[in-house]
Amino acid sequence: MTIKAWTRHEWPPQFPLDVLWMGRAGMRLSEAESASDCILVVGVSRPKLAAAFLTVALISLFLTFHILYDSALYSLHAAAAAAAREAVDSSSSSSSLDLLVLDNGIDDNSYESNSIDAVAAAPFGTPPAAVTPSLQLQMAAAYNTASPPAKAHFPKTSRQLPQAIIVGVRKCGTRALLEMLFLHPQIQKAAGEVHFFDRDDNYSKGLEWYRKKMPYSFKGQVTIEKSPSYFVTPEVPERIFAMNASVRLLVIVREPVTRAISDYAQLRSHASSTPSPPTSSFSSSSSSSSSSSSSPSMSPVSSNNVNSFQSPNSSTSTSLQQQQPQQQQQQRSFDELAIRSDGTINESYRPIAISIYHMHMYRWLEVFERRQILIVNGDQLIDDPVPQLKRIESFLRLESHIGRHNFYFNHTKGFYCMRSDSEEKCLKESKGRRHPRVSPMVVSKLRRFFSEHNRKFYDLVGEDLGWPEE
Ligand SMILES: Nc1ncnc2c1ncn2[C@@H]1O[C@H](COP(=O)(O)OS(=O)(=O)O)[C@@H](OP(=O)(O)O)[C@H]1O
Repeated sequence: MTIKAWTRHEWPPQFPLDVLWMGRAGMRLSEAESASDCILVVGVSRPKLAAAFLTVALISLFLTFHILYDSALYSLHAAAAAAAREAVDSSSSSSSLDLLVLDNGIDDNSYESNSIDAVAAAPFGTPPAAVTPSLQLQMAAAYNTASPPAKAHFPKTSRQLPQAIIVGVRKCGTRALLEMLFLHPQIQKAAGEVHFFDRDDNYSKGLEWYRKKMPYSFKGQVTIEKSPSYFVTPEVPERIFAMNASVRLLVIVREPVTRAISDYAQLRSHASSTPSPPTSSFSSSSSSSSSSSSSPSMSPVSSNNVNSFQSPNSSTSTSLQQQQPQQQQQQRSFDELAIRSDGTINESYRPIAISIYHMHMYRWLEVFERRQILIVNGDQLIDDPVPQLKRIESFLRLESHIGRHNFYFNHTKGFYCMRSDSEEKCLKESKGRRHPRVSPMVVSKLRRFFSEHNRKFYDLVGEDLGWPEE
């Protein structure tokens, strides 16, 4: 077989490429082999073009390594996140006490960054185009777990002070609201209740301590935390204002009688899972405190002054001498605790006092402009979450993202559960507890009592929530 070798001059089209077609034999000195195997040698005759080819090749190589590096980093985070979530899930199903600690306690598992970023609230806006929603969701999953790997975080992220805070109200769906908002790729959430502004010992640690409790976020993402006791703690509005005068606040409320019963159900559940303290501990003001982060509202409110609420760790919290033994109090029915023996409403019973919303709300409006506060309807969040979430997206100036596809009704739980790209999730069993039976007479009496207070609340916030008056 003849081997045809083209030279540059013979090659018909006048490209700047030299193509030499020759048999293997042509490359060997002394072998008489079949020349059916051919090698194609391509050369570039023009130096500029050669340089261009080389540059393109080098850039492609660089990009390939960069992508490989990023995906390896992501895999590490995702694996850690999955492991941590599993750990949280299994611990939450193991004991109801653990659930309460996780739910109400401070997230002490936050990992620290080597870099100290400038303490500045990032403006709301669109995340960088390179950050796809799915990457953000995956990243969010990695950051918001109980035990992320120490010092691990995505490049170009930093911890930011919250630009929005769910300040309460307790038992109105604060956890559901935070988790639902977290479906939005532009939202990052603090893992636990941070209790920075309501607890003097935390507040004294300073804003840098608080910032380190926040998750890592991309520029343009909104960081949110929720601590329901902020709503009823007098010092909190001014403290939040001092941190960021343009912060946005979410106040979720629920029909006040239902909220009070829910609060009672939680207190009773905590009391039954907390070992009885020795009787003597209540006879001394210097005895060990009965308050704990896992049951923050066990301390009854000081009499006749609902504005004197303090969180349990606060240095000015209600004195132990005023407290009734917890178990003893929680063994009584809601009816007995809410209505005094003379038939009047026990306004100083904490579950009732917290539900008198206007008595706390006015303090917020003394500090913040009304447009900085959104009142979220907690009853509607239970019945049909999407419209409430749409209102919040627009309040936070976020692109519309959360929709019906993110929810499904779980008939066993009796509540909506969440669905994202990566998982389906219902809230824990401590959310959506069975309420104790309360006599219809007591419910009507309480509704009549609250009707006047509710109207004051509607006037303050300029919205009528339509709660029943009978
Ligand atoms: N989707 C969904 N799933 C489960 N539970 C839901 C949901 N949406 C709102 N809720 C209601 O949230 C109530 C608990 O409120 P909080 O999370 O604010 O409680 S806490 O103050 O943090 O303890 C909780 O109150 P209870 O029903 O009394 O347990 C729920 O009614």
